[in-house]
Amino acid sequence: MIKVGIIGATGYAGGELVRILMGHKEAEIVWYGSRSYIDQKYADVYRNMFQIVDAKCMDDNIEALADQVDVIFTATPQGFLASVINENILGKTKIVDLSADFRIKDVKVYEKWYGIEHKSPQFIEEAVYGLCEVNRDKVKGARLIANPGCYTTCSILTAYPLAKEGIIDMRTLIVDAKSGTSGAGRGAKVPNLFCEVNENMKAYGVASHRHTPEIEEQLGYASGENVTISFTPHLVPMNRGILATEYATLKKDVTGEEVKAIYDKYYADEKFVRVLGEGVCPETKWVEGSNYVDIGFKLDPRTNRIVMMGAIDNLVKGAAGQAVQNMNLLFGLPESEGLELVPMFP
Ligand SMILES: NC(=O)C1=CN([C@@H]2O[C@H](COP(=O)(O)OP(=O)(O)OC[C@H]3O[C@@H](n4cnc5c(N)ncnc54)[C@H](OP(=O)(O)O)[C@@H]3O)[C@@H](O)[C@H]2O)C=CC1
Ligand SMILES: CC(=O)N[C@@H](CCC(=O)OP(=O)(O)O)C(=O)O
Repeated sequence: MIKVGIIGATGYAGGELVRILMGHKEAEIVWYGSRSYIDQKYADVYRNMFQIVDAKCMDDNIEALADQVDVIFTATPQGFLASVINENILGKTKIVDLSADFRIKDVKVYEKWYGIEHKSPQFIEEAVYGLCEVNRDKVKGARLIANPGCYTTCSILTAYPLAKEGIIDMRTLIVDAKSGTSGAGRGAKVPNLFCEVNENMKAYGVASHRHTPEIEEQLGYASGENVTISFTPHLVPMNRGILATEYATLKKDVTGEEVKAIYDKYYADEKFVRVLGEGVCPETKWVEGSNYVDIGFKLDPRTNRIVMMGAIDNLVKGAAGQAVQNMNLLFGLPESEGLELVPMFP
């Protein structure tokens, strides 16, 4: 059994990790880390875990945790892991970090977009960006995984094959994305109150959202070019789900069959990526509660553009599901262990 500790188990991403790991045959959670609920029963924080989890919440002492577990998930705010990580901890246990602390290779870019000083830049280089479908081999040998962001997982996987094959002009890429409110976490914030979100839709972080450089960096590796995108996130009145609609000018004349063949070249063998036919639009409902990414596209000859669309569950493929997928790779387990989650509907 893999012994697992979760720091931030009481947040939405941490709670989803607990839910998924309850169905994992090879993993056992031994530490439910919290900041606000220490010594309280975990099932009193999340009553869906009543009679399922008997443990009490622990603190966020990562040094003590590292002595007891094989892997630590940090589902904590930006800056937490960077402020506590050290060589001693990494010598004892693997870490899958759900925050952005080790996702961006250029520390100056991280500090500019996140507005905080990076406390452990010495570990950025070795951290592996845990987008499993792209970096599977690197993940297997890593000590520290930077689990990708939710908007970024969806946005990158949706455009990746076409960026890699040079089909789209990367200077023209626009990513328009919508997220359910769980993406903002469980902490009380006025913009996320029911009356602010219900029956409402709003853009935020326009031309300034912190996921912009993460998407640019990864699609830059794929295309071999410096990529600058327009990225606009929106908050929509749903609990879960991200839909990314992406627009780019085509560099070549291609047919729908050719585009589909390109997607299939990269994803036909990928269990968690479902490529829909041309003109079939993915919906967040069809992936809810699952680790799937659904991808569709439509050519628009009138504008010489392609519209690419991707849908994920932000808490699963966008966070906890992908984190477990990374854990499975780290420990040589079948990649889908614990992740055979059938989307729920309606
Ligand atoms: N929500 C989502 O869809 C996604 C989230 N993520 C990332 O996962 C991480 C957690 O996000 P999310 O679950 O949404 O956030 P939440 O606000 O729901 O949860 C935050 C968690 O971190 C703990 N925590 C808060 N402050 C500290 C601190 N200073 N030191 C230690 N622990 C602390 C909280 O403990 P307590 O509750 O006990 O106070 C809680 O368990 C973030 O980095 C986020 O960006 C990534 C992808 C998607
Ligand atoms: C709706 C909402 O507020 N979403 C969050 C992104 C989700 C998230 O937690 O970001 P990471 O994936 O980088 O960890 C935001 O816009 O900051």
